[in-house]
Amino acid sequence: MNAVFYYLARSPQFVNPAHHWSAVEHNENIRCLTTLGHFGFECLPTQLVNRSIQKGFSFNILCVGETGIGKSTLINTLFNINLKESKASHFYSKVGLKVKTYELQDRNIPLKLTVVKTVGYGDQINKEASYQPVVDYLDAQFEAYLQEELKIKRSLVDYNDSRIHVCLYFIAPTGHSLKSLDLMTMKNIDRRVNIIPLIAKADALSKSDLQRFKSNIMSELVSNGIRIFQFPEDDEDAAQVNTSVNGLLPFAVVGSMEEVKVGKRMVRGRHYPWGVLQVENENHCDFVKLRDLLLCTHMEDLKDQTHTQHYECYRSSRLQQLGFHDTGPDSQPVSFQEMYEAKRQEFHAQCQREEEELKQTFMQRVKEKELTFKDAEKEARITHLTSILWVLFFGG
Ligand SMILES: Nc1nc2c(ncn2[C@@H]2O[C@H](COP(=O)(O)OP(=O)(O)OP(=O)(O)O)[C@@H](O)[C@H]2O)c(=O)[nH]1
Repeated sequence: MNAVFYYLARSPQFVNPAHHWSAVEHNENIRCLTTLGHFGFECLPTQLVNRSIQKGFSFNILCVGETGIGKSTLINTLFNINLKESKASHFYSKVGLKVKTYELQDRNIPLKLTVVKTVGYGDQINKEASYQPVVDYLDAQFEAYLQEELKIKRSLVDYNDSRIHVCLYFIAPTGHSLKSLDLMTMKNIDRRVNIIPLIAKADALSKSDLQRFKSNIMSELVSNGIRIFQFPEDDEDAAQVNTSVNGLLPFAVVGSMEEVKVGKRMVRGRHYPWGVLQVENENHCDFVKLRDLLLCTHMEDLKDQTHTQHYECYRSSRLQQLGFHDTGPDSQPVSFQEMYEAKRQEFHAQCQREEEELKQTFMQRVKEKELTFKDAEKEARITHLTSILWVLFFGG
């Protein structure tokens, strides 16, 4: 293999890069050379692939949507599994979250899938009480990761990372607009998780209604300043694909585990008196697009964004809450050691202040008690004297 090498040359003359690895760090000019030798760099990605296969993959999905909107059916259809689920009731007194983890395998590639599903969502009168458990759950997973990170002995390599990588938000196929609960929930979670909005049970809408509904939803999201996950468009090839994908949002999905006969083939679909809706037919719904993006092309982007954007945001605000800062009042960087020392002194001073206050209060109360005792003593003496005088003058 003739590899093209970029390296920093110590002198202007030609230097064989194979013998000068250590020179790379110290020199200033960048040279581009065609090498004759084989360095085996092309195997580096293989190392990553092997390690990933050994370690396995994990993916955490949050499904938010009204009771019976099709959350379980869609997850089953996405992963081609039949996870037996009992139907949730419409009469829960509050919103809960059901967490289940499954160990899946596809051609020797293990995937640990965690599915978190809302229960009782959309059945509550109080809207804040509907979305707050979702917000709290997302924060709790970030907090658990932060606590692990802050430990002296961390075990992040085999840490069971439960941070949510994607939220599939199920919108009811009303054909009108988003409900106020949809807006409130998405507004409160969009800085905590990657949201992919879905029009659930999209087979309930005609093609033209669906298009109108999609554009209504997108304009409502924009006008309410709600950020949904944007598929990256940073390299040219991906940009072309992803621009069209971003244009498809919110995805219109249909779920079904039923096998239906179409011609001579068995396909996954929903059988109606007037025909068959094929789940995996891109002319019928966006299910295949969603599955490809989630499982084939963008799983790593979703995980990456969770760590670098959402978790980072949580971490920085939490550390600021705890009183940590990167810069001092003079905008100069502050070292951790200095900050720790300052915090320690501040804490010490506060302890002293509180001790002093306690002492003062104690002294004050002792004085008050002494005065009370003195008054009581004086009164007792007067009473005693009065009774003696009474006996002396009036004789008992
Ligand atoms: N027409 C239509 N029906 C669907 C679709 N997906 C699911 N259903 C049906 O809707 C009903 C509820 O589906 P589930 O997947 O259990 O819904 P869920 O949101 O998980 O329900 P809970 O967990 O009980 O809240 C079932 O009868 C499904 O067959 C769909 O895309 N289109």
